[in-house]
Amino acid sequence: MIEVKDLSKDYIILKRKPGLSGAIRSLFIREKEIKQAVDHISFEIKPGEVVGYIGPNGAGKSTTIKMLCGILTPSHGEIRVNGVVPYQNRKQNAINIGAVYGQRTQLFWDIPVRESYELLRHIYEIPKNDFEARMKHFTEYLNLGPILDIPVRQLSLGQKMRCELAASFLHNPAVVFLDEPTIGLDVAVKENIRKFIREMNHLYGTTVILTTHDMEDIEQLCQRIIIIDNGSILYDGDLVAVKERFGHQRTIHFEMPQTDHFKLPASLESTVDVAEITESRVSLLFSSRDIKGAEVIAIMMAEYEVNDLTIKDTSIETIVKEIYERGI
Ligand SMILES: Nc1ncnc2c1ncn2[C@@H]1O[C@H](COP(=O)(O)OP(=O)(O)OP(=O)(O)O)[C@@H](O)[C@H]1O
Repeated sequence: MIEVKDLSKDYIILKRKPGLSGAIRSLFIREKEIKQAVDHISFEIKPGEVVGYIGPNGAGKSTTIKMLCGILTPSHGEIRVNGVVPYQNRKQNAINIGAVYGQRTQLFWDIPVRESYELLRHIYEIPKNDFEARMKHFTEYLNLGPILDIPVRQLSLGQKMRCELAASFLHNPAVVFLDEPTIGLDVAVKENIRKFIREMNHLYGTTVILTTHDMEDIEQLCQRIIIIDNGSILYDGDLVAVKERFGHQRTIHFEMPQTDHFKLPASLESTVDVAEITESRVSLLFSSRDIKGAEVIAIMMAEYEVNDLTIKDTSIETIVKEIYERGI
């Protein structure tokens, strides 16, 4: 379904020295810097796969997705999406794919959502019967009924995301790219969205490429993940192996009045690592297989004054760092 071979993308950044003299100078002498956002990556995705494309900020995720969508032309390498070279045949590629990009909307801002869908029906030439059947299904699944007659500009973030998702699947594309589809949403809406994506994949066999920083999205939706860092692929494989390795890792952030003389309590030394110390916070990293979170908290509170604490699952950034340093 998707074939990516030795793909790279370089951005050319024009540099300018600060101040008025810098601005004048840059009119005559253009200093350039090349940023290699994607660096010779290769992967294949089979029809019906749901793949998490993950990595820290600036890793090269959006740049890859934009090349797969035909928005950007690669500097090097080959891409085929459903048999089509995206940047050479944008129109056909647009018919084959659906996409939800975090901030951008494919719906029309000032008209009721229902009318946006009607316009999309004409743009994609969706047969009326198919359109109506899918609209009925999506309305039920995403609970769109109460919001179909409201203009997009008046919708909440969660309502808007549900409408965007329906729009991206409306023409029954072979592949859907979803960029942070659950960011900033409450737990119930997140669940609703994940359920919908699973259902679409199951019913229509839609291939889904998902970029997200939310580990829960990945766990619930993806069998496979591709981790990208600094433009290169760090890991491509089964989610199970990554879960085995990192699923038990926890981070606890302790907010403390002062951290100057912090030293890890002796009883935690064999099981806990200090992930970070700032002026007012100490972050401890451990595996729940080795020690219970409650025990870590009790030991810390017995030795230090703690104002507040939060417990977190391991972030994508930590996973990338660990794989980078120690391998999987
Ligand atoms: N139009 C551009 N011109 C120059 N550099 C760019 C451009 N777009 C992205 N970059 C740079 O390319 C690198 C990869 O960016 P990209 O947006 O693909 O990362 P990302 O993994 O999607 O990050 P995020 O999770 O923050 O969205 C970054 O260093 C970024 O600063």
